[in-house]
Amino acid sequence: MQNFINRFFFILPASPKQLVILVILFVLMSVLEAFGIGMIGPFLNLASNPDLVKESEFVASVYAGLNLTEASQGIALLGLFIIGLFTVKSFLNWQIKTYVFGFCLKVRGKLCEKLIQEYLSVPYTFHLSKDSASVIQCIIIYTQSFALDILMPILNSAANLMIIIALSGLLLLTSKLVVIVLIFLFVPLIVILNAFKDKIKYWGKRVSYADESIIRIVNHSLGGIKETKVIGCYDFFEEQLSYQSREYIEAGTLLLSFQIVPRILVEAILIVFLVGITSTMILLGQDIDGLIPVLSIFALSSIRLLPAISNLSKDMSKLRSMTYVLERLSQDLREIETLKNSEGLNRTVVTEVSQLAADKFQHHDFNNQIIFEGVTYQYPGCELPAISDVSLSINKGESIAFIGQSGAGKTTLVDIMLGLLIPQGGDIKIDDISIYNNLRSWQNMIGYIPQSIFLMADTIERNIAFGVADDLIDQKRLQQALEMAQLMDLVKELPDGINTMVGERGVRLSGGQRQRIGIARALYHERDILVLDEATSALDNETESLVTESIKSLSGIKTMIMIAHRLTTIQHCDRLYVMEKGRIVRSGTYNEIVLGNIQS
Ligand SMILES: Nc1ncnc2c1ncn2[C@@H]1O[C@H](COP(=O)(O)OP(=O)(O)OP(=O)(O)O)[C@@H](O)[C@H]1O
Repeated sequence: MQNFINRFFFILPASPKQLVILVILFVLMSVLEAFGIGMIGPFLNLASNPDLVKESEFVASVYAGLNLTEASQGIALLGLFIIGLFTVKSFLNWQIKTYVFGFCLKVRGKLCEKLIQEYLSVPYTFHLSKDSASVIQCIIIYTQSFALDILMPILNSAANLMIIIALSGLLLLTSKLVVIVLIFLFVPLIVILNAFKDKIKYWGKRVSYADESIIRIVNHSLGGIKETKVIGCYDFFEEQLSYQSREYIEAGTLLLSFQIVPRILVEAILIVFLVGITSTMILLGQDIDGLIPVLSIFALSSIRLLPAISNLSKDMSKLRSMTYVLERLSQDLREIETLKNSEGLNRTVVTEVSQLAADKFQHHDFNNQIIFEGVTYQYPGCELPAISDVSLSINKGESIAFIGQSGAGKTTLVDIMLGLLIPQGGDIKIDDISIYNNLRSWQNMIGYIPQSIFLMADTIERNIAFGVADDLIDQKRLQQALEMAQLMDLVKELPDGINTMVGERGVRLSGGQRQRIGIARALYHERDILVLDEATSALDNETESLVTESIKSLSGIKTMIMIAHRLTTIQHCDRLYVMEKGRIVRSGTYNEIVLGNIQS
């Protein structure tokens, strides 16, 4: 319980004060509710026996004060008062419910924003150990569950609890018998809810896990649609999906069916009590006249009390079934917090996404050199470092390349350079200032062209200007980037030109065209340093030499750091570094390293 509350407030992207305001509103509602119901008893009593007016001093003084002559006038006035009270209560109820819906949906929106911000700003290593299905599930499904299946039931429970307390108070005033009734109502409920406590959590976990697995299976089958079709492994995915869907149905049905048990039970107990007590009194020959007002108030209150109790218990079991959702959300948020703190322990790494906009155009000047000083990096959970004690320097305007066999550590070194992986040892300095003083600013100087380009299902223009709003896209720069990346011919051929949609992950383009869009993207952003990770590997020979020519023409203007398997593409580089098992084992010019017949 304590865990549940702690996690809830840890995740809640709103001030607890807002919850207090809601609770106060609920108290107001419940008081009005109890007062309204409480008024019905005297009203019915007066209506059936108008002579009572004369018997009560208080009522007589009210009659005198309001100048009422007939008993019926007062009764009608009381009726009007009750109608007014219920109208105000119903309107208030509607307004409060509307506010609660708005509040819950706002919390969902804020939580989505908070999560995407955290997932984007968390150190890259977090994503190396997470699969996208679970991240998508957290952002889309669990935020909705948090708002609608946790926050809403908590607020509804608070409201129902207030109503139960207020109406129980009213019943207690009417008769002590009610205490026995309440015990009758609550004890079996509490016993049942407690007995099934762990089961409910387990079913909830199974439902959430099945949900997550369904997203993962859809991701895998459609994400690799070409392979799925060619290999013909539909059955494999269909079977996996049908297993998870059976899990979902089984656990979900148990969960939903259990949630209505309390309601059924409360109804049964109530009927047994009302009919039972009346029948017993009659059988025992007791005078039940005195009991009728009590029973009628009780029956009336029950109209409201019954749904309040059953909804409260339904919400309680719903909350239990959502324990897993709270665990998952808080687990990710805490992991992100720990990762950020642990990477921040060694150096002040400024990577916050919120700073992105502020820093966007605030490039630090790069005038002289990038220096690597004994850089060492070990992947989490690995025994040996992937990069060991790498030291080198790159002058502004130079082009350098890393070569080496597969697994030598080239991509890891590039990821360190990009600021995605933070080394445990050593430092990288630009003009004698550590890049970790302001990583964002360093990243703003880099254009990156990876081995496989990520394309959005959007237009060529938006894919090149990636991350820039339409009205801020610089058309001149866009044209230059298209020309340098050898994309002009393609764009001219397309009926919609740069507004052509490229399809999901660029499926409507060839591999080479996708790669050139990636190159155009890096060029559009006019960064001082270009990092190319096998950037021309997907191009045919002719296009590769054209693109390489374009890249070469940037020699001396941009500082270029390349990884290449095809050595022809790095002929123009000033220096080559040969990597082996995470270390730089040799360096020199193309002539020295390649033509000197030293194997890469
Ligand atoms: N996320 C990871 N977690 C653990 N180890 C990793 C991870 N990524 C890479 N490695 C390991 O680090 C080492 C260097 O890998 P890296 O990808 O940098 O090599 P590479 O030279 O770029 O290879 P290739 O030319 O095949 O791309 C390899 O032994 C690899 O298994």
